[in-house]
Amino acid sequence: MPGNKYNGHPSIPPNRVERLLRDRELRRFNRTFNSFEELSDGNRESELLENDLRDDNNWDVPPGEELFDAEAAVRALNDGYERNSGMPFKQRLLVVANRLPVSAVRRGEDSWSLEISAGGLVSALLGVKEFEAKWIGWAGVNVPDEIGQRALSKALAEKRCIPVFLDEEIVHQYYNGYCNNILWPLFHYLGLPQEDRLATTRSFQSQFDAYKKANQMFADVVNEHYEEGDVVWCHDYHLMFLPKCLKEYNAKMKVGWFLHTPFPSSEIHRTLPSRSELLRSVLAADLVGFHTYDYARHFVSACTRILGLEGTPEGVEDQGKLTRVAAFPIGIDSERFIRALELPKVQDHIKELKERFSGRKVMLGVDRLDMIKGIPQKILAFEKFLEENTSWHDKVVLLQIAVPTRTDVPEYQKLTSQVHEIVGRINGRFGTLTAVPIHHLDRSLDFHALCALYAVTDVALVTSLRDGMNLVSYEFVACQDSKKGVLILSEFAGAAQSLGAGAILVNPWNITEVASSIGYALNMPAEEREKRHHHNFMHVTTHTAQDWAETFVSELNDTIVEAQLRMRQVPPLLPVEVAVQHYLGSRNRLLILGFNATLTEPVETPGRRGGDQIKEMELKLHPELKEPLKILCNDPKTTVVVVSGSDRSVLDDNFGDYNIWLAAENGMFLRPTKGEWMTTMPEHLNMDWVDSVKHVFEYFTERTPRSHFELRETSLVWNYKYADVEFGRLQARDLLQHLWTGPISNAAVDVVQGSRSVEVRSVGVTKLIGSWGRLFTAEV
Ligand SMILES: O=P(O)(O)OC[C@H]1O[C@H](O[C@H]2O[C@H](CO)[C@@H](O)[C@H](O)[C@H]2O)[C@H](O)[C@@H](O)[C@@H]1O
Ligand SMILES: O=c1ccn([C@@H]2O[C@H](COP(=O)(O)OP(=O)(O)O)[C@@H](O)[C@H]2O)c(=O)[nH]1
Repeated sequence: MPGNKYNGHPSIPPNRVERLLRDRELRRFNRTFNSFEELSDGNRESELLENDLRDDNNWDVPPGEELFDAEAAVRALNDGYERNSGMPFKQRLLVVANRLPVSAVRRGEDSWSLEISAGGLVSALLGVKEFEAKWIGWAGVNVPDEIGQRALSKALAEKRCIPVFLDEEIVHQYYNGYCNNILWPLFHYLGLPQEDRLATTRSFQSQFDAYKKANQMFADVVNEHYEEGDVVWCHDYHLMFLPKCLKEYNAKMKVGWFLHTPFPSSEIHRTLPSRSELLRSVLAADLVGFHTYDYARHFVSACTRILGLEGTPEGVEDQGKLTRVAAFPIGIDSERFIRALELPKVQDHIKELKERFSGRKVMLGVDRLDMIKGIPQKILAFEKFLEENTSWHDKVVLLQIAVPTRTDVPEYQKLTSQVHEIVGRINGRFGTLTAVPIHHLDRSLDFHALCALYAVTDVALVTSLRDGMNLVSYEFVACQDSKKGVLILSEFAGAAQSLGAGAILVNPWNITEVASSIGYALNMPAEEREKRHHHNFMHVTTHTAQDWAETFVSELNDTIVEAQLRMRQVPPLLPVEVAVQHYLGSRNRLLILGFNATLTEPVETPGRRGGDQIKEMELKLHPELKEPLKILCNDPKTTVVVVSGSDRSVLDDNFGDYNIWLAAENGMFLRPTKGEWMTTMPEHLNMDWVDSVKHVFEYFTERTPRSHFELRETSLVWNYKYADVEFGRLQARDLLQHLWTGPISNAAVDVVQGSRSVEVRSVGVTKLIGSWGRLFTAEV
């Protein structure tokens, strides 16, 4: 049937933006189709419409460009939009997160009740409706017995949830320990635990082992439920090991990973003992997503600086395999909040709250009781505001909802007492017999109560010290269309990137600034409030959780397509058996071998800071290759040539004793077996430029730690492969500018920019191997 790409000639738009645009169109159509279907089952019109749409979107493949495994690529692109009949359907999505959207409470041996879990991740994913999603995760409870496990699995299945059963010890080591005591503070710039450092260091390895074990347990459940074509979307810092486990089991699985917290600067990530293992495991995913561009940039930078891999605008490349890295800012289901405000139940709440706080402005904080949320800082800033503005004492109230979280972790227990202590002190100081300035609640609220609270608030106060996104700020904006209150927002929350224009941005560490922002917000004229609110409201209602999930999954599907397209460009691996057969069957053989990185000893992680630069710079023939190379060179039917950019002395040192042809400086010099060096260098090669280029190279070498330059007979090479990659690139750009505008502006030279080097050589000194061809042929 028309439009069914499985049957016809596959056609894929060649570039990503075109493909994603098409994808977007299809998605829109899919939505329209679904709403049609809801109205009238099996509507013929929609089928026709679908065909029209697809016909309009026919990208032609240029002649001769038949795609490598194009069918598979098209299948990947169309996954999620076609049934075999060509009808759109919902793509199966396996969402894997530490926490299920519901927490289980045991009521009897085989009976369970389920309660919705709090937290941004749950809120965001509940807003996702376009996919046939199943959620795999931990139910937040220990279920040691089989009867209980079976009953809970059944109860959860009705909510399309699949449990991973973790025992108490694993939860303690993996969740309380490695996730919440190590990774969480580290990713939020609070560093590795400071107190009792030795004890932490000792338990670190066992916690990391438990972390890996728990991730494997998640993987086992995914593998059990996975069906071909499913998208597996792994979430958060709890599951950094999961992409690797999944890909090892099935390399074809479409795996995405998204981090809900910040990803810190590579300098912070470097302190983590398991830094490399974690990065490599995440890189096994096809697509890696973050809330903001900054977090994505930090991740790529950690991969380049710590692992020595290549960072590109697309992501991270490791030996031809690209892991795409991009920013996908999350949103909320804004309609759900807006609709809730109309409910009589919520209206009643609103009325009650208005009466309760009449005559006072309401300030609101809603946070999990977590050190990253900056609750003490917020309360201290409020205290300072009261101190400095006595006229506001009985005219403003701060409602702080502090949802208990991770209560088994000692740091969180300490925070609870600290906050209680400060609140008590301030209420004692500024309270009266009938009113206190701070209402602090150590519990969560249900959705409707929360909406009412958002709606009556005059100023919302978000003072996170770091926060992946912070959905509370979005939810507040969504509920404020009649009141148009003010949002004071920490510049360290991801949300500051999207709501920064309408909010008052503050540095939560600067108590004075936060206190004066409170005053500014409370006194803000209506016109300014409206303008600011409008800006944020537009953003919150147009960047929803649904869009976030669809964009991520669509990019993940596309990443697979792109990988298929890229495969066309990679030359196929040498079929070793065929090569050996031909080799054995031939009488005259010419073998041309590279030297550096072909015959040299491998160095662990080249380019990495702290890598073994000395060893790598030495350029020594790999000891294990010496014997086989000798045998090859002594075979009368075989001529072996080593071609290198290095100069003659390096090749002499390594191959002096072999019956071998050597080509130094990329063929400028040639030495036949046991013969003397010859050259094709023109007699009057103009080398006047060398000194001035050398000066420039010296200048940049001095200013670029771990860079060096080599002076060869016909060229000069500045090499920064051991330097900081990003700095090296910047320096190279600057260096080229200096060269072009100065010493080489009129010289007869070629400048060759390598991936981590700059070479200047006389014109005509290029790969000279061709000119030696006849000599080799004569030998053979
Ligand atoms: O499951 P818990 O240990 O109780 O913690 C709750 C969740 O906290 C974190 O939420 C983050 O995700 C939000 C949505 O992307 C984001 O807005 C917020 O800034 C983050 O802190 C955590 O990342 C989740 O995994 C937890 O479930
Ligand atoms: O009593 C409460 C307070 C908050 N939340 C929800 O918890 C989430 C908090 O998400 P946020 O991104 O602000 O921070 P996180 O807690 O995930 O770090 C929001 O969706 C709130 O609606 C909740 O369900 N009950």
